[in-house]
Amino acid sequence: MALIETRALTKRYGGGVTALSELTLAVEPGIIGLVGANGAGKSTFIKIMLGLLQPTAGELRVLGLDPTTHSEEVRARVGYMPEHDCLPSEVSAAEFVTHLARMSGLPANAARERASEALRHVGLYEERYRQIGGYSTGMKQRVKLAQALAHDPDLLLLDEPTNGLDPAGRDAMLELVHRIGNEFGISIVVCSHLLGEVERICDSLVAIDGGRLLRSATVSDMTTSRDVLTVEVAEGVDLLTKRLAELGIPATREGLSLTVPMDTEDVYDRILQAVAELDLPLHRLDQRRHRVAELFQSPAVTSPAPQEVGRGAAN
Ligand SMILES: Nc1ncnc2c1ncn2[C@@H]1O[C@H](COP(=O)(O)OP(=O)(O)OP(=O)(O)O)[C@@H](O)[C@H]1O
Repeated sequence: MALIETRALTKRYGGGVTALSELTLAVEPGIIGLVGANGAGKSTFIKIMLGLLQPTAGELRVLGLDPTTHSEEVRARVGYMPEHDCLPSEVSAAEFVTHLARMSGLPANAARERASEALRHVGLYEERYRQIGGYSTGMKQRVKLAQALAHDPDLLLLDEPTNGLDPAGRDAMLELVHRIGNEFGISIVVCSHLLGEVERICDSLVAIDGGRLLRSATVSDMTTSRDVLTVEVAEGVDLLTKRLAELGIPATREGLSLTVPMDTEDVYDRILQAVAELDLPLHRLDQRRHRVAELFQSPAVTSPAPQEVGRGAAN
């Protein structure tokens, strides 16, 4: 059974805004990145999945349930971390998370225990009796994550969990999300407008743009067998491009570099041979994974320079 399944899901707000347009997808369990620029429709999609908003048209199933008719059942099994701050400043994290756990139906003792557990998992156990108003932005984000975890959900929906955090805080939050997904064995949908940020912790990615589906696939499907070679010569790049074309090897030029898809095993050796035959000064011959952002080919989805997977320079 798919974790999330939609068919022609559409949401139009008053004023003629179409936030989601005929979205059709099926996502398997795991950690899923829901990526798209601001205004792409991510929050709308999450609220529809929770049954907080009704779609204008189309169908969806979350954990096999229809949130438009079974919203309470869905919310009993789904944890939600909203994008914006919604935390009371004058209560402690322990009180707040316990309160929400009770509201989700747990008896008082169980709610207290679950709240402590959840706060321990997000690294706030020691600080749990401090008032939330005195917390840093990173700690507040963790309280939001803890409350989403407290009722032991099967699926977490996290709306921009790295919002407002500095680079170290963003890394720490993503690591935490990854660890929770693995340790708890639960599925997580992580929304972000930064594709490069979430791709490293996700099993699959759903990219939306202007409410439309750009692409939905597993990260490994997007990257494996799509490696590329970067060839850089100090001079003679035109000569090399021409020679590679004669050999039937397609190359895309970017300044002094050429990018060549690794379609066959021997491409690497054939390029080395061509460079040697032309007696060109080779600066670099690297193999790297296609950046996922390149596969989307959309300016709407931004990518903060993901790391390259290098095979190392050949000279
Ligand atoms: N209640 C509303 N009434 C009218 N338009 C809305 C409403 N909520 C969202 N929109 C519009 O719907 C579109 C999608 O918004 P949504 O918040 O779902 O996008 P998003 O991808 O989550 O962006 P962000 O990360 O900025 O929140 C936007 O054009 C937004 O202005």
